[in-house]
Amino acid sequence: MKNYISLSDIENLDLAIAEGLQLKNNNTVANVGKGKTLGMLFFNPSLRTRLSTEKAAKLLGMEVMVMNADKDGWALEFEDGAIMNSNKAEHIKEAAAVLSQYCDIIAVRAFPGLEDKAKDEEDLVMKSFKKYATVPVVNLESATGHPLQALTDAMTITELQKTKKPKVVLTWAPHPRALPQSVPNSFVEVMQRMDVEFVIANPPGYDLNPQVKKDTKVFHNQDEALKDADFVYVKNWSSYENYGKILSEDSSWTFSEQKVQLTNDAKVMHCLPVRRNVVIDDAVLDSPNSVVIQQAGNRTYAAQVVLKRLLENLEIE
Ligand SMILES: NCCC[C@H](NC(=O)CCC(=O)O)C(=O)O
Ligand SMILES: NC(=O)OP(=O)(O)O
Repeated sequence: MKNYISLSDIENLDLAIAEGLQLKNNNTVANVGKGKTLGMLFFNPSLRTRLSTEKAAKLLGMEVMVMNADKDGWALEFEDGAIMNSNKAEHIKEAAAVLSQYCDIIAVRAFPGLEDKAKDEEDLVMKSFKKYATVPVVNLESATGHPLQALTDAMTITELQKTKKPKVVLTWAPHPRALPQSVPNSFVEVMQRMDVEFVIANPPGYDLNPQVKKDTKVFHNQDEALKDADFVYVKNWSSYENYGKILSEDSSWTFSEQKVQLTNDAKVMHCLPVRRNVVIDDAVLDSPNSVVIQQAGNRTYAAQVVLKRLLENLEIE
């Protein structure tokens, strides 16, 4: 693997899932990262991604440097040919080239602005790092995807599934802020590659990018979609059609105990952080149906799989 920008960078998903679960269960500490440095740049807040990726890197023997790029770094210019006479002090061309001398792998988190659809879809920050860095780049959640989360989610479903082909529902839930489509996009991508019965539930106006959704069935009636579900992934996202807008805060979509009753005693997933009693009720999050803590625990092993593959590829070169 040369970069981990999107889920499509993993060719054999089953193998990656199996490797992640093996790392978890065997507690194997490889030394493939000895003498290598991971640099992580955060343009947005993080708890899990930051700490689980740091832990994964250290388990592989790597050194880790972390920077809150939005607060501590120079404001970066990403536009080619920009006349930099305003507030941006440094161009990505220099920043990425310089970082590539300090780091063997660069990992970046950069959320979408949710104002300009075309601009967000370009995924300019991630693409620019990939273009100008001379070392592998890892996506820690970008404008369009969160592939480390998706690999984690696939691992979590695999380790918990009781049937060969479980039913998985991705359901929208209300939220007071406009959130990215990155997490649902990557979850849809990974479910489309797994042997599961997968459907999406969201209110009208919240259908995801048709290029991501493809032929996945979408229900505008949540209760109908939840029938017989073995896994329910709850997540808010802002509208794609009416880009970045909040069209509904309908609390009848909040994931409640009554909603669990409609399922096949489903395991309830969320990438976290979760707004209690807005997105998912306390009664669900504090019940045995919730697997959100186990899911977050798996982030370390998903990151380990990805970093290990990038390091092994560096060794071959
Ligand atoms: N990395 C996991 C989720 C990150 C982000 N959530 C948030 O920004 C929630 C913040 C809040 O609840 O105010 C998202 O949905 O993409
Ligand atoms: N799930 C996730 O990416 O969490 P953080 O935003 O805390 O990293």
